[in-house]
Amino acid sequence: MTVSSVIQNARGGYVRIWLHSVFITLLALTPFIYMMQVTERVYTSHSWETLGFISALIAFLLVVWGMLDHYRTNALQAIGYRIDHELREGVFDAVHRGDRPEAFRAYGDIGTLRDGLTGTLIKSMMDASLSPVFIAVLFILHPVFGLVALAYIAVLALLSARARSIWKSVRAESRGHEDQAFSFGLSTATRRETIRAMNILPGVRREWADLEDRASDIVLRGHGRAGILDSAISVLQQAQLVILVGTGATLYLLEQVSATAGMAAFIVMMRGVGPVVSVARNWSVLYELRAAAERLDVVLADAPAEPMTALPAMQGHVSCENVVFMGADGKAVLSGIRFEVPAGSIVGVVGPSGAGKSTLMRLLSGAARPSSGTIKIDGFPLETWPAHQHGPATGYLPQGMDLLPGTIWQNVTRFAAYDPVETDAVTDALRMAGALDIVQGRGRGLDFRLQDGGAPLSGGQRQRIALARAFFRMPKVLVLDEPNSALDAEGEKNLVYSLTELKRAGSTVFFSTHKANLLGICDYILVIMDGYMHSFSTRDDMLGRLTTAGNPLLSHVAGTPERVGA
Ligand SMILES: Nc1ncnc2c1ncn2[C@@H]1O[C@H](COP(=O)(O)OP(=O)(O)OP(=O)(O)O)[C@@H](O)[C@H]1O
Repeated sequence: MTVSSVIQNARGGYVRIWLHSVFITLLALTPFIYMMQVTERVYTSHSWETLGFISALIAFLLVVWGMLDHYRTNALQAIGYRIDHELREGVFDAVHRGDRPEAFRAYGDIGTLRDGLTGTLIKSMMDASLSPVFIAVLFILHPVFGLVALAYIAVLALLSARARSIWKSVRAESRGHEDQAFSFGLSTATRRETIRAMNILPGVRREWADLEDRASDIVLRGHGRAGILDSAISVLQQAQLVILVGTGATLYLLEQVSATAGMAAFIVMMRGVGPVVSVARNWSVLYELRAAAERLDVVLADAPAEPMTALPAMQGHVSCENVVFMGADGKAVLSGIRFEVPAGSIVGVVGPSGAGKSTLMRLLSGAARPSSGTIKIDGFPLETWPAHQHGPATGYLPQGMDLLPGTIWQNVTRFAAYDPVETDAVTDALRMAGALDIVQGRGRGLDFRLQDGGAPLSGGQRQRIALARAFFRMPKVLVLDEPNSALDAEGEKNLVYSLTELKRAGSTVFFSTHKANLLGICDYILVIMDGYMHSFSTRDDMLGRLTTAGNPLLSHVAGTPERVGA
């Protein structure tokens, strides 16, 4: 989907509106025609009947004009909302799949597009499309009228095009700073409590204001240059009447046209040139519109096509083949990841801070994609699993837990549509995560609403709800990034019990940890050091090495592992 394809879909509606615009533009001549008719017929005949007849006719035409204009406004609004509707969900998905700074503005950009494609500019453009007809009439009345109108439009177009090109380069220069300021403002707003507590508002505000200033300085400079041209367009607009009347009077004095033809030319010229002036004056709207459409296209293009065809039911056999992940700076964050585990394995990932454990967890969960190499589940590359199959068959606990604004029910069921049949699965997941008491202690039970990140729950409670979300419906592959980082001793015991229950049910579990007490339940342990796979082996072999005095790995794992199971 692209913005232009969505606009293309609305083409039929625009054509219908344009047809109405033809009549609106013609009917907009009625006041002038009334003026001419009254001057010509009523003033000369002194007839009340003529005045009454002309007035009634014009009143009727004005009502028709009003109805057509009302239809046009409503039809444009309807198109706007249709474009909005068609883009909304695609953009929402693309924002969540991609990783572009443009995504921060995507929702606002849909609004800009909707308003721009249905507002004054579009109406003026439709009206302006009839300008050639009016100019042809002017040529018929007298070629000089036509030439004056053409010259007027040409100067206007030149000024407007120049202003637009200045504006385009200015916005291209300012866009990066605008995006930075926007995302900084968004990010600080979500961390306002910490900012208040640490009393760092002045410093944070200064940084935000600096970013804003950098963008607005560039825009202001642009306004300075483009503003002169804008003023010139205003002067030209003001001079419109003078030019029209002056041309008519000159030709009349030269006995080239009659007074009536002069008046008619004046009216036709007003209708022919007026909408063009309006388009020229609204060029900045056009620019904003195009910029928004370009940003949205970048976001939409970023969303890779999703596989749809279902694979055989997931078993949980996982392999990594030479997996490498390059950072944004082009340096390898993780490399040489190579292992294979059968379904129903528990794999512990250890290593010092910053070694790359979370990165591996992100790759295994599908949150990030390897720069090279392949991760496979049951022999199928991760990216070939359709989302509708991969989602329910896997569970992921990110390091930040990332609970979403919504009820506990919604968070645990991963925002599935409400179905009372799920109640058992929800309570099972909560029980396994040791989170049932959190729900039982809240007035609204499963309908208790969490705020962004999981507030007002405590850190440990958030981790348990996030674990319940990962455990929901006993996934085949579970990826848990430091699942015991916020758990108390009781919570850790419960976690050990639940992971062995999952293993018994055939789930493959990966977890990263800094604590040794979870390592006892592992089948395999993977050690990451400094972004590469230091070692991968069975639990007993690895624990033997870990507990060897003087092993540098020991200093990164707290506590003593207790072997569980065979
Ligand atoms: N997209 C990225 N671009 C650049 N560097 C990155 C990227 N992702 C992670 N890194 C860097 O890679 C290193 C490993 O990060 P990671 O979060 O995987 O470590 P970790 O082992 O989980 O650490 P901890 O135990 O402290 O959570 C860090 O130095 C991090 O800054």
